[in-house]
Amino acid sequence: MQQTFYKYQGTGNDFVMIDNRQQTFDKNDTKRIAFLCDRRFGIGADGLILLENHPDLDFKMVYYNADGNESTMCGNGGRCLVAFAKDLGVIKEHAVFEAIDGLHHAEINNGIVKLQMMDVDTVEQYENHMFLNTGSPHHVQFEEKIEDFDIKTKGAKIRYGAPYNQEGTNVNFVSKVNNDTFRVRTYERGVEDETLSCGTGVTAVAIAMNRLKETDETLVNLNVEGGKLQVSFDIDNGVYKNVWLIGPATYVFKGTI
Ligand SMILES: N[C@@H](CCC[C@H](N)C(=O)O)C(=O)O
Repeated sequence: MQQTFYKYQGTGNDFVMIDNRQQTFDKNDTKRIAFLCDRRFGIGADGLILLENHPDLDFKMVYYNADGNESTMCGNGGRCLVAFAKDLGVIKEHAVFEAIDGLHHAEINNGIVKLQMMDVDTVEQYENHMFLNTGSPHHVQFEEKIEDFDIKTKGAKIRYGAPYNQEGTNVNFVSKVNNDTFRVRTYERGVEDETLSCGTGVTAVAIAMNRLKETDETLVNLNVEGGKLQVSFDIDNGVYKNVWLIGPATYVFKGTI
């Protein structure tokens, strides 16, 4: 069967989008999802996202990694899905939708999407890294310099190693630019490589850097390989609330396959 698809990207984290409001997409066909995301044999993307109807909210998000498996929350994917929903006429400037980690509010203006992320009440601090869940699991490691880093090799070692093992984690390497700006490079689980940006990843980095007192700002700039993102939050008794991921989300092309 011919499949209509749309391609979107958010700071270079790219996604195949499918309008599944009629429930025609076979969600169990892991191999086909991986094929659609394949950069040589398919369309090419870091993940595939279904936009589905929701009984009470604007829509529902279903996210798959490039390996074809359904996974946890994707921040950049969520922002791109908001842009897709607007282009389809499902929403105007505001959206409330359900994803695997719960309900998300979002706003879109001039191609910039603000997506509310889940509250974060636990930030695990270790000798040379931090671990937190911002909808997806993130290992955050501070480094002096990351420009010459072999992210794929170093990231895979951490992702598959103890204590993460088979379930794995995403791995973010961070260096400081100034008091409110950090450079981030991310190895993504399920893509099993460096991606140009990771939304839940930069959210984790902004919170971790605040907790480490590397920044005292509550609006943090994150420079990623594919562009610039911002994360803002409030801190209430050690809990990070009202967390927003902010940045561009762009339509690339559409087709059938
Ligand atoms: N690119 C995403 C994260 C997607 C999920 C991740 N690969 C996982 O399986 O944990 C983002 O923008 O947050």
